[in-house]
Amino acid sequence: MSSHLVDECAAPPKNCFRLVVLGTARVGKTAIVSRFLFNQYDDQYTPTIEDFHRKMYRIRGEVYRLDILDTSGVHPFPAMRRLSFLTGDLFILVYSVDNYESYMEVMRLREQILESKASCKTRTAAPPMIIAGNKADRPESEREVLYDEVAKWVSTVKKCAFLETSAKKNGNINELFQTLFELAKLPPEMSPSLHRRVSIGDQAWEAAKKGISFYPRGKQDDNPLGVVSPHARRPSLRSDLIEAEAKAEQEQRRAEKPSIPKISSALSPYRSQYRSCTWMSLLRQAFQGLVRPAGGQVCRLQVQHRCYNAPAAGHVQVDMNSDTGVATVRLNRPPVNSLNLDVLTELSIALEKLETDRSCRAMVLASAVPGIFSAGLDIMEMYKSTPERCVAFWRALQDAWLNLYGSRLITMAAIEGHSPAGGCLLAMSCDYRVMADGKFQIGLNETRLGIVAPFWFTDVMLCTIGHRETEKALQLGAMYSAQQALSIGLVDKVVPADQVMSTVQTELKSWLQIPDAARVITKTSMRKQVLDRLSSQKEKDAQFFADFILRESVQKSLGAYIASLQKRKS
Ligand SMILES: CCCCCCCCCCC/C=C/C(=O)SCCNC(=O)CCNC(=O)[C@H](O)C(C)(C)COP(=O)(O)OP(=O)(O)OC[C@H]1O[C@@H](n2cnc3c(N)ncnc32)[C@H](O)[C@@H]1OP(=O)(O)O
Repeated sequence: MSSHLVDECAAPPKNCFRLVVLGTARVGKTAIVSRFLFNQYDDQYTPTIEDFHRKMYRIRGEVYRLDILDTSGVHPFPAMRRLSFLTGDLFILVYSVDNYESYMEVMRLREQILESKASCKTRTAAPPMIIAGNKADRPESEREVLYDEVAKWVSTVKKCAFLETSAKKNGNINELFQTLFELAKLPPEMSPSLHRRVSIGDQAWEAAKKGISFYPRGKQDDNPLGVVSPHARRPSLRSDLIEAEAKAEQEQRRAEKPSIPKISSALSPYRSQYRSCTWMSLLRQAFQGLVRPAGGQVCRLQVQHRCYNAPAAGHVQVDMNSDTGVATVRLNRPPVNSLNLDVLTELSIALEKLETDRSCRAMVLASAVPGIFSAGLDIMEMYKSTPERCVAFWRALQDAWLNLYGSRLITMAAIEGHSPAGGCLLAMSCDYRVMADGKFQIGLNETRLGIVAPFWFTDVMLCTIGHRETEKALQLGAMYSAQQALSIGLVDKVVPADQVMSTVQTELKSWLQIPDAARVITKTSMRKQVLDRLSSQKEKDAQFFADFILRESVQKSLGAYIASLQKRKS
């Protein structure tokens, strides 16, 4: 390695770290990051959705990479948030000294991070964290959080430090990072005052990446230096997971130095259980601690590098048309687009990304699998599962649904095939539904499986077809043809299969003519009550699902239903 090369790719995994900055809105998270990276302060407040920065260092001949995720204070995107907990190596939790609620949020955040890390069974240790009591420059009369109270709390928690800061006055910002880096055993030179900041233009950066020195010819400089990457882009979910898994592996190796079972043979038993799962998704589940390979050992990463080179899982394909502002999201999990943990997580994140994409105004939900919209929830996720996996699965479903039903976008379902149960829920959660005429069926058929549609499925159906029809439909587990669905208002239009997409596009034209703000306010006011009902009891609902679905009698019904599906086929 050239000693002068500070290249994003040159940092070995052991030298790559992700710092996640969390806290409620308006506590100064972005201001702290901006001070650290650019020594700048901007008095204007612009809410952050999620900003990503990258700083590269050359310290004592080694290259280090620090990624900084500056998160949103309001968190309408739970999947993105959970991912930030999982992928963070070190954390800054920010509250404002003039806002007690923001301090309480910091305490909650710490718990949530620990919970997330614990649920990923390969990583159990508490990550290094620092609590920043920002806006310490505020007059004492405005103070709501006492220094001593926080100091007392922090003294009782592991791997955690505390400082009051002022991003505005540049008070304790250097110390904040220095303390955190010490806690995380990172090189102290990463602190702002202990390295030379290199301002680098795009051309120089490109030169550096090609290995050309950006120092004047012949001049040696072995002092630590740091450079903010001008091209930092948030890595994809896939890269996030790969990196987090690599780290988990590293940590575990350091912790116990076990023998490394071959992942291919260790995971083989799950190939049949999770039909059409890709290696990537199995790895992801293993990483989440939800799939235990043979012998109960946690999967190792040794062969994961090979798996990562395999084609992307791609259970959710997004095609964004930037001319029209319309995105098409296609479910792609043959043979029947059943919704497992993996698909739901990918769907949630795809929806969150579109939600934050200002150029996107509408979304068409469709299928990449001919003859199927979605067969609903993957029954194998509910059959002979574990309480932990059930809860994780249900949370993923809740998040995907909250994102879809609560979306600011115009959402249209192009139903070009069967759409039972969870598939029907997805379709009903859109603003408009066009269904293919013919043999395909749609409906909430849960009772036929010996299970019960949860209250939020029922709420959505009530809003769509009214009380009387819902009561009949749910008790009977009724599946409707497209024409029947049209007659009760379950779908809005029925057309020949080859005209579904073009009909959606035509219908979209009139929706796109309505000013977004007025439409979004109207949509929100119509849907808020239903959304709030689930949002206020997500954990209770997830626990209730796990308890219900794992009952012996329910498992028996599911077993019989699976057998009937297989029999019907043969
Ligand atoms: C007091 C209140 C308490 C509330 C607590 C909560 C309770 C729990 C609530 C849970 C809510 C559940 C929602 C759901 O979505 S459950 C899923 C319901 N889905 C179905 O019933 C669909 C079943 N499938 C079909 O009817 C057909 O497959 C379909 C019409 C969709 C397509 O038919 P086709 O002939 O094209 O395909 P096959 O039937 O041959 O299927 C191909 C293979 O796929 C398997 N399959 C099908 N559906 C599913 C599924 N949903 N999950 C997993 N696997 C599925 C099928 O068995 C075939 O497999 P093999 O090839 O191995 O035979």
